[in-house]
Amino acid sequence: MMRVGVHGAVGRMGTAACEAVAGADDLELVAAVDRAAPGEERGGIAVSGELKAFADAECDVVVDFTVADAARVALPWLAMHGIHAVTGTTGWSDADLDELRSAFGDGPAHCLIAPNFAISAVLMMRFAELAAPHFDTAEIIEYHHDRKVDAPSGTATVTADRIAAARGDAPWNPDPTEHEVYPGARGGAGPGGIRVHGVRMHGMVAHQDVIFGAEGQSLTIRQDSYDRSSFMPGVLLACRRIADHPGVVIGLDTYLGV
Ligand SMILES: NC(=O)C1=CN([C@@H]2O[C@H](COP(=O)(O)OP(=O)(O)OC[C@H]3O[C@@H](n4cnc5c(N)ncnc54)[C@H](OP(=O)(O)O)[C@@H]3O)[C@@H](O)[C@H]2O)C=CC1
Ligand SMILES: O=C(O)C1=N[C@H](C(=O)O)C[C@H](O)C1
Repeated sequence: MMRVGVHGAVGRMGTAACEAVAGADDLELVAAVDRAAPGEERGGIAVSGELKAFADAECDVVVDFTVADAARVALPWLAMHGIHAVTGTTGWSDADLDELRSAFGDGPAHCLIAPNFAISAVLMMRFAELAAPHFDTAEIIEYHHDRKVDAPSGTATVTADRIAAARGDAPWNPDPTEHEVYPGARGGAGPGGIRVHGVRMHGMVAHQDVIFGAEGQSLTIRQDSYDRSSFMPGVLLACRRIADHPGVVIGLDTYLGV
């Protein structure tokens, strides 16, 4: 039995993660932490306001769904206490990732940073990477619920990074835009100038189109998470396998072998 804690336990993802862990036969939810509403209960566990609850409960692994500012403090703390970290929090900078690599190093605690735990999203990113060398135009449109605080999404930034890396030095079709009537109309320019557009819409959960173009043709890869349950199999798999993956791993792909 892995002893699991959840950080951000009162949030949308944290609540779903507590229930998923509590419902798994081979995992035990032993601690729930959130700065919001200590005194609440999730998955049968009283929510604490302090990271110390993870050490007191002798967690093997902590699942983190908070915000980058909180995770920047929590993850090195987990590394220092020899507790594995599985984080789905988004909004990391390259400098943050370097800090995490040095915090976890080759120590006993391992870290997984997964921008998206849905298998459909993991495959969407992989398919985009495969398509990238064959087209000279690529744009990403991500669609999320109206409570999301970071933009573009972590999934979109990782997708753009992977498309740019897969395309290497091959030139992109030039963008002819000289003037935007509404600033930002062409979206944000990501790596290699790949345009990323963010939609925030009441009623949505998490969705993405990756659109590729070449002379006379286009390819759209579409991924939809209609419900937060889409992320839970990936979260549970990460808890079960993290002990086999030392250091800091980015993306669930490695764990899934895709
Ligand atoms: N990788 C994946 O598959 C997915 C990743 N995400 C990411 O997960 C993160 C959380 O998303 P979501 O659940 O929708 O967000 P929520 O705002 O619903 O939940 C975040 C929770 O973390 C709490 N929190 C914030 N700061 C701290 C802190 N310093 N210490 C302890 N708790 C804190 C918040 O409290 P308060 O309300 O007081 O701020 C809140 O309860 C986001 O970064 C999102 O992008 C989301 C879905 C899937
Ligand atoms: O905030 C969300 O909801 C989501 N965040 C992640 C991201 O930024 O990519 C994953 C998923 O898109 C849902």
